[in-house]
Amino acid sequence: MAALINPSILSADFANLERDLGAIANADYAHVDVMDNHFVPNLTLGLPLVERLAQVSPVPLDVHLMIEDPDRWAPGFAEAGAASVTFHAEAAQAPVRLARELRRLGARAGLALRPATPVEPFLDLLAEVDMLLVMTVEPGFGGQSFIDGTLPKIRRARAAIADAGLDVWVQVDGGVSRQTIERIADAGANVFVAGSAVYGADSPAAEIDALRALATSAQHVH
Ligand SMILES: O=C(CO)[C@@H](O)[C@H](O)COP(=O)(O)O
Ligand SMILES: [Fe+2]
Repeated sequence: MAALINPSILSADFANLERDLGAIANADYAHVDVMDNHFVPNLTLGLPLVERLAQVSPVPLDVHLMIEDPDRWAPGFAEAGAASVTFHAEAAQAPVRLARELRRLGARAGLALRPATPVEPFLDLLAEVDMLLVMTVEPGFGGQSFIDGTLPKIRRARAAIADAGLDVWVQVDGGVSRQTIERIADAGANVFVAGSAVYGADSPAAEIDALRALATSAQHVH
């Protein structure tokens, strides 16, 4: 499974988003963090902006919804042109119905877990989604340190996906950097979100290549 690098534009310059999307044209997706100040204590951007970013981005959008009532809002992001729409398991009322609706609209469907949410209650849902997002910081802000205690969950999720014979991507989001990405890849993740590591680098494009190379070689350890 190829290692995908999805820079988070939460660490980009919000006054220059088109320029900063252009700076990551060698990424696999651009990760877009949508926060509503209810599910998390921060407020970022919404549907009209995502719709416009989808039109100008050189790479597809990977939308991470940190919002209450995703059942109501998530399909709109698929309609706005997001290639992937991820909602939180803790917030969804009817996750199977929602995942099916996102796929019907042509998006990849993702299910996200906060660091303290175990994966086991959601294993039966994995057949309904394209990606599991394991948060490795408390959602809400960029630039936090990676929580090492989430690594066993990544490992258990990857094993369960393999046992079930599913083709589900495992995405990790929060504190991904050159210092942490090999451990995360070794645990079984194949999609890596990195905000501050990419946009804080002198060359975001070179940082993407470096992260991808580290993740790919760590995956090949197996
Ligand atoms: O969803 C979130 C934060 O809630 C992330 O996508 C962050 O934007 C990642 O930032 P870094 O930890 O890579 O700086
Ligand atoms: Fe995110």
